[in-house]
Amino acid sequence: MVTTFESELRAVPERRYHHRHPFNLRMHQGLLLPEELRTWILNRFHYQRHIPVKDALILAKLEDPALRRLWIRRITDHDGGDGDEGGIERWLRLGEAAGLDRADLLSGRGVLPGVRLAVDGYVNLCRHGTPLEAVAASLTELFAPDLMATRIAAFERHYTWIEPVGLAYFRTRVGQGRRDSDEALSLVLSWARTRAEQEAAIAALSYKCELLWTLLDAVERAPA
Ligand SMILES: O=C(O)c1cc(C(=O)O)c2c(n1)C(=O)C(=O)c1cc(C(=O)O)[nH]c1-2
Repeated sequence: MVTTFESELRAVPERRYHHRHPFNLRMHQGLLLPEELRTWILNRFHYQRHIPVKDALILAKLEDPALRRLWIRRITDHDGGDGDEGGIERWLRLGEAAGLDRADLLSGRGVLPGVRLAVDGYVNLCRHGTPLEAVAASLTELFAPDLMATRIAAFERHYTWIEPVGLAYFRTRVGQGRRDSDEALSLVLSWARTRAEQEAAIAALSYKCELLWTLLDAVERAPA
C-alpha cells in the first residue's frame, strides 16, 4: 500500500526534478551544440566524482553493519572494484567519446562556480544532515533511470558524433539507479516515523531537486 508520505515524497521530483529543466529538454530534442554537450559532460563529472564522497559521509553515520554493507556498494559502483572499472572511469570514457581530454576532466579546470556550489550543497547536506535526510536526498534517483533511458535514445538519435561506447555509463546506471532508489525508499519509509521526520525527508529531497536544477542553470548560462 502506498502511504500518504510515500506519495508526498514521489510528488517532489515529479514536479521539480531536472528532467523538466530546459537544458535537458533541449538535449532530448537534439538541439544542443557539441560545445554545450561537452560543457555539460565536464561539469557533470564534478558531480559524479563527489557521489562516492557523499556516500562515504553517509556510510560513516550508519551504525548497523548490514546497512553499511548495503551502502558501501554505492561507493564501489563509482570507484570500481572486483573487475569492474566503475562509474567514474565510465564517465571519463564518455568525456573522451565526446572529444574531451581525460587530463582536463581530472584537473577540474572549467568547472563552473555555480556547479561547485551545487555539488558542495549536496556533500554538505550529507556531512551535516541526519542519515534520514541524506538518504532521502538520494531519492531523486527514483526518476533518474527513466531520464537516462530518454538520454540514451536522444544520444543515439541526435548526437551520433559521440562514439557509442561512451554511453556505457548511462546503460550501467539505469539498473543501478533502480536498485539504489528502491533500497533508499524502503529505508526512508521505515526511518521517518514522526511527522517532523517525514517533513525533514521531504525538505531534503526538495533541496536536492533545487541543487540539480541550479547545476543545469549554471551549465545553460556558461560563457561560450
Ligand atoms: O544523470 C542524471 O540525471 C543523474 C541524476 C542523479 C540524481 O538524481 O541525483 C544521479 C545520477 N545521474 C547518477 O549517475 C548517479 O550516480 C547518482 C547518484 C545519486 C545519489 O544521489 O546518490 N544521484 C545520482
